[in-house]
Formats: sequence, structure tokens, C-alpha cells
Amino acid sequence: MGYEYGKNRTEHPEPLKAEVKGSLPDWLQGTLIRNGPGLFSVGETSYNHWFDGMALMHSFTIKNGEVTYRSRFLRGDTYNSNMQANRIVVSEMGTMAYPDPSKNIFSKVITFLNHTVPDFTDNCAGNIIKYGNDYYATSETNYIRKIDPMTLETQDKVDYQKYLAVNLVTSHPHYDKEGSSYNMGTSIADKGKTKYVLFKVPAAGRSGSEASPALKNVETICTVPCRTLLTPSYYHSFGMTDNYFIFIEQPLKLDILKMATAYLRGVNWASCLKFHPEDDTLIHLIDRKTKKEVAVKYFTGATVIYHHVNAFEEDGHVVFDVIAYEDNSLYDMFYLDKLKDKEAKEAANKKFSKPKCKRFVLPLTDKGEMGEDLVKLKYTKASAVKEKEGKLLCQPEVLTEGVELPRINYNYNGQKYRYVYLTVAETTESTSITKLDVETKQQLEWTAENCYPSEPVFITRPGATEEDDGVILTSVINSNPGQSDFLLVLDGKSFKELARVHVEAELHLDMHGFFISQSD
Ligand SMILES: CC1=C(/C=C/C(C)=C/C=C/C(C)=C/C=C/C=C(C)/C=C/C=C(C)/C=C/C2=C(C)CCCC2(C)C)C(C)(C)CCC1
Ligand SMILES: [Fe+2]
Repeated sequence: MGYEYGKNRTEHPEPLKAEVKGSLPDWLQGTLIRNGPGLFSVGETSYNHWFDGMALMHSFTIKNGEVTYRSRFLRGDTYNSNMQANRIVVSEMGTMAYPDPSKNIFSKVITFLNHTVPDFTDNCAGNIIKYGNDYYATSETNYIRKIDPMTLETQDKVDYQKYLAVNLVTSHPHYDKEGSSYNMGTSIADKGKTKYVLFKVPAAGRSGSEASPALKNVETICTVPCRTLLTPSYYHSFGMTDNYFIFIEQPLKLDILKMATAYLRGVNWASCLKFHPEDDTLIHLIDRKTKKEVAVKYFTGATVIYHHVNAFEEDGHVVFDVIAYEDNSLYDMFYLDKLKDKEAKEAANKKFSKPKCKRFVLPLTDKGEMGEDLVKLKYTKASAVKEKEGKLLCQPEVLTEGVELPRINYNYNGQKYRYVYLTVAETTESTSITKLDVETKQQLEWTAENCYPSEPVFITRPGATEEDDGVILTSVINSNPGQSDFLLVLDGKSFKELARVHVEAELHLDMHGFFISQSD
């Protein structure tokens, strides 16, 4: 039993009618698209890491109480080149690929110089995002792939670099009520500088903003200089409130010099990404109005953070919640050789630094005595101690442990909020999801034996006035003999099952999802 991470999945492009057991609320109408790796070997070659697998998108369309399922591989240049060559010819984060199988140094150099294959991968297996009116599959390279959200067909390849000087961009943008998107990326050694770039993609529909891709109208909001030219931090998401952006410059760093020679040395990109526990973490707070960093500098100890949960402002503080680790063991845990071998898997799971949901509080001023904790909010144990003029050392409060893949009611993004929905993350085979009340720290849990749920997505009931008035959707892999996989629908308040929607197809474990409501 367990989930077979490295197994190649098949696609089901034609809509499959699913069987609803239980009842779906009438108002629940729309499509949940989810994205994640689904193909791990081509011909005789295999990827090393689960995150490298070729993107397989799937969707559940809910209409008048009926649900249809479909899935399709993302047919990007990476997929097409690999299929044509019948082996993996495009490198991913954890797998360096050599189009010429006789791996001698001479042929490596030739391939490198000739660019006979796509330069960087457009295998976008991380998330689904929206820019303007369009939906894209994304990972974190400069390429994203437009998709048809209804049929899941692959459309144009869009290169961020045509519109912005960035080499990497997150797959977790933020959205405002008007439909504009905000994201950030890293510009490496461009004109002698390495910097982080925050940008806005205006909503479609404003005058002159109908252009496609919407990125044509991108506006750079501001840039944050990197602490070092050749070792930018890796980050996976960022926080946003009405007035601020929160960007965490953590000591998980890309070594650009190592990357430049990785191909010829025969090592993967991931080996150029290193955690430096001896360094500290710098928290950047950027004022959205002035487009400048606030004068106070915020620090905390070395940590690794992928997912921001939410952030809000209160009484002269910015509060933000994240999922934090003590090291980079999450990445190592998802190497496929470890996931395939029972003993190696157990050893990796043991070494896994448990993700903790942590709350940081940043006072907006450093007025106070040296050594004083400047956090004045009564309800939190988080602190920010004045170390010297303009410098605060922050200690977070742990809200809960062993959780990942956070989702909130996105209407509360940037606002004071109470609930977060998460996957329980003790090992790579999670059988539970949880609802955490960040105020009382109470948790409600859904769990079922041999069932592996994905990231829980909250969908708000139209007209709702309470934060948890809605449902949670998660696709569940069911490895109980003779039972099928299903879309699970839970009540947002009680976390009790409303329905299981069974699909007569094998689902795959994925990363993230996006719900498009019918009214959109
Ligand atoms: C660097 C660089 C590059 C490359 C890049 C790449 C290739 C990237 C990719 C990236 C990626 C591709 C990323 C990804 C990420 C991901 C993540 C971060 C994830 C996370 C996950 C998690 C968190 C999980 C969870 C879970 C599950 C899923 C199941 C159950 C259990 C648990 C909960 C644990 C280039 C060449 C452009 C150049 C420049 C620089
Ligand atoms: Fe993510």
C-alpha cells in the first residue's frame, strides 16, 4: 500500500462523468483545475526527482450537481522534445539531461553551444495561475504555458523575459479584488546586479489592457537588491497586505557560478541550491504606496520557507503566517529513488524537518529601548526585539506543527483571518487534511485509511458573511482494494463530509489547484 510516486500516469482528455455520493450544494458551480507531475520516465530514461515529472493537469467541473473529470499532459516544448526523442532531453531541477546519450564532454559542449533542445524547461507542473483573462500552467522558470481551462489543451508558450528581466518567477502570485495579479521573480547578474523584482499584471478590461498575453502590460512595482551578486535566495511565494509586500530573503541560496558549470560537470541544478544554517534570514517589508522598503530591518534565524499562508496589518504591526522548516530536507525527501525504496523512504521521512506553521509579527516602528520587545499585540507570543537602531530580531510563534500546502478563504487574503486549511505533513504519504483556527489553535481533521488527499482548496459560498461559510475540495487517491479515487467535498464550518465524487480513472498526487467559479 502507499502512493507510487514514480509511476507513469495516463491522461483522460475526454470528459468522464463522475458518480456523486452524498450531496453537493446547489451554489457550487465551476471547475477545479489541479496541476502536478504525472510522467517520470520516457523510453529508457527517468527523472531523479518527483518535482521533475512532466505536468499532468486534471480538472473537476461541477455543474448542476453533476461532475465531470478530465486530465491532460501539458504538451509544452519539453514534453514534445522528450516524446520525439523517446528519452528525457530537457533538464529539470533534479535531473540534468543530455540530448546526446554518449555523455562525453565533447558532445556536452556541442549541445550546450548549439541549443539543440529548448534552453530551459517549460514543463510547468507546479500550479495554475491567472494573468488578465488567461490561465497558465507554471513552475518557476521564465516560461509559462497558457492553457484552455475547460479542455486543458496546451496553448502559447509565454516567456517572462520578453516583458521583464527575470530568470525565475514564483508560481504563487497574489490577486486583488479588481483581478490584477502580483508576482515576483529574480533577475540574476543582469547589468552587473542581482535583484528581486516585484511586478503587477493589470486586470483585463481596463482601457488598453485587453492585450494578450496580459504580461504585455506588466508594471514593475519595485526591485529589492540581492544581498550578494552570485548567490540569490530561493523563495517560493511571498505575502501581501493592503499596504505591504512581505519577502523573505532566506539562506537557501542558488550558487550561480556552480550553476553555470553544472551542465558540463554532469550535476543537476538542485545541487547548486544550498542551505546555509550559519546565515540569518532577512525579512523585507515593502510599502506598496512608496514602493520602498520600510526603514526598519527585520531579521530572524536561518529557516526555509516555501509557502506563505496569509498576512495582515493590525495596530502598527504587520502579522504574517508561513510554513517554515529548519532545513532543506523537504526537497531531498522527494528524490524518487528514496520514495521507491521502503527503507530509504523511512530514513528520509525520519530526517524530514517537520514543517511548522509559524506567525511572525513586524512592528512598523523601532521606537523603544534597546532589548525591548516591540510587539504590542496581546494575543501573540511572537516577538521582535530591538537589537540596535533600525534593527529588530524576530522570533515567531508556532501555531501548529506537521502541516503544509496551506489554503485560506482568499477573500480574506491580506486581512485579519481565522482559518487555514492544510495537508497534514508528517511523511510523504499523508492521509489527513486539517482546518486550523489560528486564533484558538484548535484543529478539525479529516482522515481516511489508505486515502491520500491533495492540497485542500476552500471555496466560499456566494453571499457568505462568515469566513468559513463554504466548502473544501480535495482530490483523494484511494488505495483501498476495489475502491475508486474521488473528489472530496467537506463543509467549511464543520469539516464534515458532504460528498465523495468517485472517478473511474486513476488520479495522481499533485501540487496545487485553482478554482474557477462559474460566475467568472
Ligand atoms: C534555478 C535556475 C533555473 C532552473 C530552474 C528550475 C528548473 C526550477 C524549477 C523549480 C521547481 C520545479 C520548483 C518546485 C518547487 C516545489 C515545491 C516547493 C513543492 C513543495 C511540495 C510540498 C510542500 C509537498 C507536500 C506534500 C505532498 C505533495 C504530499 C503529501 C505530503 C506533503 C504535505 C509533504 C534556470 C535553468 C531557469 C536558470 C536560472 C536559475
Ligand atoms: Fe507551492
